[in-house]
Amino acid sequence: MELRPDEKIDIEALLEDIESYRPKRKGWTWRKPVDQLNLEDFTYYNMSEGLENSIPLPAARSFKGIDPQPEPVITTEIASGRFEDDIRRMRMAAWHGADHLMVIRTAGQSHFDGLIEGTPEGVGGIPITRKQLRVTRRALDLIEEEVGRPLNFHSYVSGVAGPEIAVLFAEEGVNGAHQDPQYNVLYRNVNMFRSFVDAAVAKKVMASVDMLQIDGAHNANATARKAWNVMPELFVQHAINSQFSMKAGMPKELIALSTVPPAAAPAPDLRLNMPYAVALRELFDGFKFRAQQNTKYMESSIREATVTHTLNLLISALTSADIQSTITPDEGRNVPWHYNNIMAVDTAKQTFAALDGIKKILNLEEKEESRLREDARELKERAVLFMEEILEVGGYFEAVSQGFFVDSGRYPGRNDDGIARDKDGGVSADSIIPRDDDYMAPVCNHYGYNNLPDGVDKGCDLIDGCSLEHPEMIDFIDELDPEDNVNNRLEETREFRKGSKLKPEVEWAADGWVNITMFLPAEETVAEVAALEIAKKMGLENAEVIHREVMHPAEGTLIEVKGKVDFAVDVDNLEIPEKEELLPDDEIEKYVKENQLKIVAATVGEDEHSVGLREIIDIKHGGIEKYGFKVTYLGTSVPINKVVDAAVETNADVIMISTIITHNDVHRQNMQKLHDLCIERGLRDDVILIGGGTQVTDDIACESGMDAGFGRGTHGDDVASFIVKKLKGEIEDACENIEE
Ligand SMILES: Cc1ncc(COP(=O)(O)O)c(/C=N\CC[C@H](N)C(=O)O)c1O
Repeated sequence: MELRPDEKIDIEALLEDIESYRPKRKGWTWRKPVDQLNLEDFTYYNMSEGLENSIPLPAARSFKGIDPQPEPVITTEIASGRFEDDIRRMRMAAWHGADHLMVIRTAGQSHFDGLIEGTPEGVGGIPITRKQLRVTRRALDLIEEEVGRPLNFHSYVSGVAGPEIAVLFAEEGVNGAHQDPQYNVLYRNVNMFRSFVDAAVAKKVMASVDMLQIDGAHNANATARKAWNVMPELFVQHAINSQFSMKAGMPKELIALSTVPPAAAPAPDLRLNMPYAVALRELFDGFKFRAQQNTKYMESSIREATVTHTLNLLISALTSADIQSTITPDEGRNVPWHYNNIMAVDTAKQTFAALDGIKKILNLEEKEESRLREDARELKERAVLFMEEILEVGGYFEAVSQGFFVDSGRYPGRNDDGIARDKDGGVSADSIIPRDDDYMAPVCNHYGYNNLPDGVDKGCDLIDGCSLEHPEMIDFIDELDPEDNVNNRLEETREFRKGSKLKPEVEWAADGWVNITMFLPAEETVAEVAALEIAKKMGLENAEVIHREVMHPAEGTLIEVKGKVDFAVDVDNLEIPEKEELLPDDEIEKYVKENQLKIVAATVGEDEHSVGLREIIDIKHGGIEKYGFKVTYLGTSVPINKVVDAAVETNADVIMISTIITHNDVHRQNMQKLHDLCIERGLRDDVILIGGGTQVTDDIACESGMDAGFGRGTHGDDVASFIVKKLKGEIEDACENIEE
């Protein structure tokens, strides 16, 4: 099976014969850095190898479409609850530059003391099951071929089924996972002894297939009342999980510390966080760093979340990040919608490109006496004191039971509001059974006591290899629930996925959700109610305000409302315009030179914008001069009659006017005036009239008497190809199909 960029991924095909699918490889892949990358006019210093297929940033249009790929692995987190829709989102994210696809688990899976089978729909995340992992990894095999870069698939091993999930991930080729026993203890109230015993077993299995591990320290930052006070503790949490992981057999280079800023604006984020970020990387030299913005400060403002994300990326660029997680900007208002995943991936790619080589111009090797150095040192000192006190009271478990962790005090200060856990309490308390003397498990990579016969160092040698070497030993269980399974869901959405029906969606195929933004000149509560009424009148169902922002207490409020449409459009009933095929450059050039074509060009009216028209004309931007057109450029704010005079004097074949300002439809008026004046002066039939501008479309230009219009995103070759086709009579009159 191979993906084609012009075809949707076929979920049914991915499901075929899934029981015999085997992962292509196991373990984590890093990007391939490129020392000095030359792309068109620029040199980059912190980039990695490019992609075969990708979608560059919108502004790449001005830079010949370059799409530099930053060195750090870029993560997108997905939580749709339906793996068949997660897959489509992953493909979009991969094209935009994500190479780490992390799926959030269905609510509460941390407390499932066993594996889930089949493909039930999840709540706030996906039920992690063998079938879901297998189909997703199979899809990622195809998507990585399509984009030309390996993709890391990731989820979580934490929770009471940690060891089972670790083995499942190892068998199914999952490439990365969160595993941190402290997470179980502090945030899922799993018994602390069970958590650490399970973690040792899970980590050893993860290490055996080179799975990358992310720890859970960021959760303290998202939980603590005053996260900027828990920075010393974070060092301690990282140290506990990192050392424990190494003791369980994990190599340093696959242990990623999850580092998240403790604050965000309006707090002085970077001044608080830079010392911590610098100190962390000094203390844990040799480990990997997974940077992420703090989800705690995500409100419903997409703008605000994006700026916070950008500032987090600035810290990554100024210090270092091996993996850069991208929190979707809508994390604060709904379970992330797929296009917001893509926005977040673009934010990371954009910011890293903009900051490329920043360390070459900003020397962060701060002077000894700098504030940054002092603060960094103080944080380390507080962390060491914290660690010493843990030892003093009798070790980690005792410290947890005394509520040492996630206390909002600035250590050694304490507010006694930490998360305390009873040693003998929590989920799965008293569930550890010591291994008997004759305990023997015939499996490889098993942590701890295993009474293997002399001379046997690998348990599974006794049975000629276990499921990690012989996947055919795996008992693949397909669907268990006759109702809640992917086949039923695919049936419901078939006409939208494979038929001609089209419906808006935000996370699931044909979910029907749309989002409308409106400004209402009313105070907040009135605006909210009015917005819902407007949505209702527009026929939106389940309308809900998902964002409101006061512009002024009395003058007005910005409201975003999501709502469902209960209809679909049928693509077969739509008039889809043919995509204009451009003539080959040499054909254009030959015709232009043979006919010595002349053009008069100007930005007209009271308009001083010249860049767009210059881009269409100048050779430097790939403009039409490169084809040999003789262009008389009249400049900006040129009156229409002057343009026509020049066309007459030069016996021009084409007049091109640029008209950017659209206030009171002045762009339409300018084009209409040009048309009318050419008729008046008797040259309308001998000259091609072209209107251009950011808001000019072909339709608008035609309605205003032009022969064609070129708006945002068009280039010199579009214009040159049109002119030659028109003169060759290969275009039936472009404007004929515009009803008058
Ligand atoms: C160490 C660890 N294990 C499991 C889970 C989640 O697992 P359940 O929700 O099933 O308990 C988390 C939570 N954070 C991960 C998302 C975050 N946005 C991230 O990128 O880190 C975790 O930190």
